Amino acid sequence: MIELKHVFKRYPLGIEALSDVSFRVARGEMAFLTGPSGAGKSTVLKLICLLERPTRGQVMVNGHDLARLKPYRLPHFRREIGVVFQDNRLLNERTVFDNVALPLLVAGVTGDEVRKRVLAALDKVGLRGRERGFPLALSGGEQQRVGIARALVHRPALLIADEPTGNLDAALSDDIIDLFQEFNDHGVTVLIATHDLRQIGRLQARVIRLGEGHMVSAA
Ligand SMILES: Nc1ncnc2c1ncn2[C@@H]1O[C@H](COP(=O)(O)OP(=O)(O)OP(=O)(O)O)[C@@H](O)[C@H]1O
Repeated sequence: MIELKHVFKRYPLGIEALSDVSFRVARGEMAFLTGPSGAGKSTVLKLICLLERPTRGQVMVNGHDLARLKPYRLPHFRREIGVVFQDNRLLNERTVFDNVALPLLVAGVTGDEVRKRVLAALDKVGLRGRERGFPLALSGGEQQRVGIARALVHRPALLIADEPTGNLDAALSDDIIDLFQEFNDHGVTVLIATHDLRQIGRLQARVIRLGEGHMVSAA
């Protein structure tokens, strides 16, 4: 669950990126966050995964009021969220297996459990059998799917994605968004920031619109 209440964000030396933004994404829901370039979409996602903090207002994620989250709870909180980036941020000198295993190793998971979970995650994104390959030997869509497997390998309740189809053609974009839909069908809460009106039109998911840092609608 995500809830923003009257959130303002002003970057140091910057403009007001968010101004009185409020919306809610219920547990188990899938929603798109959209708006023109500079509207504040990435800023909202950064607030949700605590890469930034609001200047004012309240951000609640998975039942935590982020302003009150104790520093020692932070690693645990981050493990409850899977994050997918537009540029997927894979380590090109590591195998697909190692890339997907990384969050588990950071979380202290070891041995057979790592192997089991990595292969299960690759299976879910249709890349079982590719674990020994390297990211640069994969297509853009496949690389993005490795990024999604890495985001899901620790079984987060919430998946957030920033322009996950930004670099992909229409068919690959459909595959990626369908994959998010599938995870949502299995109970994962999903929030996708995107410009891609085609994807927004294809699915029944709710649309939260921002314009220059303001709420336009959250119907
Ligand atoms: N670290 C930062 N420091 C200063 N200003 C920032 C920073 N990050 C974002 N901004 C500004 O905040 C505003 C919102 O940016 P943000 O990246 O959230 O928009 P966006 O809707 O995700 O845009 P895009 O679709 O182009 O990625 C912009 O005016 C941007 O220049």
